[in-house]
Amino acid sequence: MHIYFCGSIRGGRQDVSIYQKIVQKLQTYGEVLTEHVSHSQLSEKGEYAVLKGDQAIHQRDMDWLTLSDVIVAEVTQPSLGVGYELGRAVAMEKRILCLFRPSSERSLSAMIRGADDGDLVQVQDYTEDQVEAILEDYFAKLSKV
Ligand SMILES: O=c1[nH]c(=O)n([C@H]2C[C@H](O)[C@@H](COP(=O)(O)O)O2)cc1CO
Repeated sequence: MHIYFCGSIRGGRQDVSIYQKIVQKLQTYGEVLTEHVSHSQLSEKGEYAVLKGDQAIHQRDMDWLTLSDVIVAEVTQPSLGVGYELGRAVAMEKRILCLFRPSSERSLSAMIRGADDGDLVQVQDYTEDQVEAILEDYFAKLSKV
């Protein structure tokens, strides 16, 4: 299974340790195409220096999104890029799980929470200690569809 993980990069790297925990768990279910999002060495500057600029990042990520079977997004730290990826993924009718931590005291955008249709797009509130169990439950159900 190809899994596309979305998390904030230029939107701020405060939650990188949680991204790591999620990606490690996702790797037990398949190949995480965007593993780099969870790398602690990746700064708010993004991969600009590594790749041939933003156009190359966008093209590669759109190719990966097209290839992916499921998208898991940590949406607590607001990120334009994550919002864009989710909009494109919805348009592609992909299966999407968004994870949000209410303990952040942020209010999740209506354009994300309101996209939950109880089927293809699911938005789940969670606390950090619940994240592995939530993913286990999600992927167990996924294997039955
Ligand atoms: O260097 C990058 N590499 C990359 O893969 N992305 C993608 C993956 C992330 O899920 C998302 C983060 O967007 P943003 O940088 O706007 O927070 O965009 C984003 C950047 C920088 O914007």
